[in-house]
Amino acid sequence: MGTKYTLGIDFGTLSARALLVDIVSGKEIATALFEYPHGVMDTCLPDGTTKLMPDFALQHPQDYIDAIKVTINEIITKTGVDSADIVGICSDFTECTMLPVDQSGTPLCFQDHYKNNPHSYVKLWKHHAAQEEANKLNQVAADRKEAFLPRYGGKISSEWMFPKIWQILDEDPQLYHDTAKFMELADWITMQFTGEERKNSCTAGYKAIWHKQEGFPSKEFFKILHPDLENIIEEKFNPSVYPIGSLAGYVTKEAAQLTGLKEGTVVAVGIGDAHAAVPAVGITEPGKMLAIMGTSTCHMMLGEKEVMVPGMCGVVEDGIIAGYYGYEAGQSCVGDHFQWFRENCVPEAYEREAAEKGIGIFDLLNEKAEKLQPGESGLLALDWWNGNRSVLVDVDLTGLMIGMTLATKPEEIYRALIEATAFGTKMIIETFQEYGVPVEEFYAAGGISEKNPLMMQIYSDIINMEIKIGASPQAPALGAAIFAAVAAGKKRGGYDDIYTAANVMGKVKDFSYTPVKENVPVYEKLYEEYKKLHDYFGRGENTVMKRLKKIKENAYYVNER
Ligand SMILES: Nc1ncnc2c1ncn2[C@@H]1O[C@H](COP(=O)(O)OP(=O)(O)O)[C@@H](O)[C@H]1O
Ligand SMILES: O=C(CO)[C@@H](O)[C@@H](O)COP(=O)(O)O
Repeated sequence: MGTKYTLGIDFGTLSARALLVDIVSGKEIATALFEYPHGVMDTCLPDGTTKLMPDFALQHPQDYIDAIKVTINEIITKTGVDSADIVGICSDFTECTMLPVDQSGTPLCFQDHYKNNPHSYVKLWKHHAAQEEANKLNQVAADRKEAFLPRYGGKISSEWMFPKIWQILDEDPQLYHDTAKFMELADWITMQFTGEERKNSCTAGYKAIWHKQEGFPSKEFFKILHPDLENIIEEKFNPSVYPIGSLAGYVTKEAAQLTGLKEGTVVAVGIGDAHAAVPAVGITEPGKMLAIMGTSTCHMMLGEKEVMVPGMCGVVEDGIIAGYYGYEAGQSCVGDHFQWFRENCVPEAYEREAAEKGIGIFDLLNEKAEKLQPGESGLLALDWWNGNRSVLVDVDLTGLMIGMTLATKPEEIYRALIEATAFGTKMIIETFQEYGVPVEEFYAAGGISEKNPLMMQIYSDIINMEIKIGASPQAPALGAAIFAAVAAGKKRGGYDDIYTAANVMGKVKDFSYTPVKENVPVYEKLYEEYKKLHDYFGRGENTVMKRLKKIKENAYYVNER
């Protein structure tokens, strides 16, 4: 058998990346990137006139189709690899990123009738406009003492499937009734290759309240939420769920024409982007936490028991690696903080300086921020520019920067934002430890772990642990390629189990970040202050952030009139 390859395609928040991997050596042969032309739609629809309500975050599904067309053709053309030697493919996607489709699986937003209706588009994971529905759902679940609630840290997030579906029903019942299925994009994109829907156990478990033994929540539960939701699972959600790493189907003739892949190529069921990264750093056992650091950060752990950790995003049996309980926690805004800072707080003089030095703006900010000692700026921030995912699970919380003076410099604010996200991670680690899921080692992957060494050093100092870095700049795509190799199986040149596949194809860099001893005690002091602010603003003592949001909403309606 000659060299065989698998292809992983990672659908992130702003772009999709395809990665071709040699199955036997684990070597990454080529990547191709496609930035979504419509990006994240959070102010208006592509018609330029339909305005979006606050907290909407939509995407255009055509961007994903264009992404598979462009990236896969590019990889095949530039490597010259025979498509017959690509023995499996797998896509990972941001989650819960969902879409209403018709009977044939076509997005409703492709219909003329619906193209100016925001609810017909993809609701991106960071669409936060279903909080009202999430609150009501949580109240009903708590009143009924639903067994699923503790498995999601005590709260179902507004980012997830059922609050988003319910928002559609609340705000546009006709569109809800015209929808044949609500699909997670990890499954929809997989269906573009195979022609058939195969719901994956990862996003079903983490984002759609599915449990391996108990299935989805009961009809009674859904009926209390809304009478029209009673039969949602059978009618609009397809109850069959398939384990990750299993076969979803084969590349159809149409998909082969679109992408350049060979008809009949094995397609693995889809998977969530963050979860896919775990085998990519070689993790297949408990005790090792992986932070996937990009636009947001997701924290992944494996465990032998089902333990209820407050504020975690979820625990799902076989949700990441078969045979273990997969734990997830997260921070909804990490890279997005820095993007916001870059767009709104960098003076022109800094832009000029970066251009003169021929370096990027983040590199310049790092150069300046690196010279500061921990605590020197007198600043402390709460990292909630996009709400708090763990451990408070509250998207209505907002950001805070305390300690500013007339002497405060941009790089100090930038460094305080980095530190705040690291304190948020420390809070997550401590909560897992406290509730019996030991975190013995820490790994990082994702764009930021690759691009920002200062940030990784600050994280190491703050969490006071060594940080190992995933060797691939494309960890989710590599993870997807690993699952593709498992779906292809040994007889096609792949692997029969995820442990062997991850052992060969997953890897970390040969250097790691270790804590700078002198920085640790200063950061411990700052963390104590962070915890006080975190609890004061986040646990109900002072709800000013929510009151401000309400005032803002009212101002929006006055403006609209
Ligand atoms: N050097 C950097 N330092 C900090 N943040 C960065 C840097 N470069 C990019 N970012 C931020 O990281 C995010 C992109 O992360 P990445 O992992 O590449 O993509 P995605 O989250 O879409 O998977 C963006 O929010 C971007 O602003
Ligand atoms: O919500 C999850 C995972 O649960 C992610 O898909 C979401 O945070 C988006 O990840 P990125 O930051 O775009 O990599």
